Amino acid sequence: MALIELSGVHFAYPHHAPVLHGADMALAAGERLCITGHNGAGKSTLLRIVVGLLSPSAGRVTCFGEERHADADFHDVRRRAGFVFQDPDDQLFCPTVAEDVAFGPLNLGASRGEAMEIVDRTLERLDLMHLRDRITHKLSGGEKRLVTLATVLAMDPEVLLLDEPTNALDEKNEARLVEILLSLPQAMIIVSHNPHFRNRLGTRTLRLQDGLLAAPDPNCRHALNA
Ligand SMILES: Nc1ncnc2c1ncn2[C@@H]1O[C@H](COP(=O)(O)OP(=O)(O)OP(=O)(O)O)[C@@H](O)[C@H]1O
Repeated sequence: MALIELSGVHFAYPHHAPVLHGADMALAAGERLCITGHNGAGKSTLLRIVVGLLSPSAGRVTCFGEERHADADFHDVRRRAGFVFQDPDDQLFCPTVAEDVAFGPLNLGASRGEAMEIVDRTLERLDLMHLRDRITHKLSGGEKRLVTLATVLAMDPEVLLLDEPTNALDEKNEARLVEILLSLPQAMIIVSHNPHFRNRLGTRTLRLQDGLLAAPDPNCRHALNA
């Protein structure tokens, strides 16, 4: 059974041309599904539909075995699918890194002590303990990106949705991110323009083009490198 499945999904922003025209996608346990496609193709839109931040005009969204429609249907999806947004500033809003990483576990009912243990364990795992007490908005772009991953992993999600996770990372941190993601058991959907990253990490790639998802044409270098 697929963990996440989109079937015939259509979507248009109000007063704009349609972005998705019947997109199909299924994520199975253990998969690291990469999604590529031109700027503006609709990749971030697709991830937002998976967690119910946007609602398709037609088609089915099935998450963790249940078809989802109303906003309330997505509450548990947002807990079980950890979303790392394209822009870290959309995700980090607490004064310090420790508070940002603790926010999710506290929200899920952890005690202050339990949350702080999770903060230390998660930051240690990502080799980010040196950032623990830093002021979040003063971090560099790459540091923010790694901290957003920590905020999501602290909630121990079943699935990861990563939107351009290598943005702002230098080569060394990109390589570390690959190692970290390869070590995780979660299935993931990874939106990325970075062909090297996709090749290292992905178990499968789909290309979003003209509102549809399809396997990239192996004869088209342009399609694979977008
Ligand atoms: N809130 C919005 N209102 C209107 N149009 C929007 C909105 N958000 C996105 N769009 C448009 O919808 C299309 C798809 O955007 P989306 O961000 O999903 O693309 P993307 O494939 O993730 O792009 P990129 O690779 O540049 O991140 C684009 O043309 C974008 O301008």
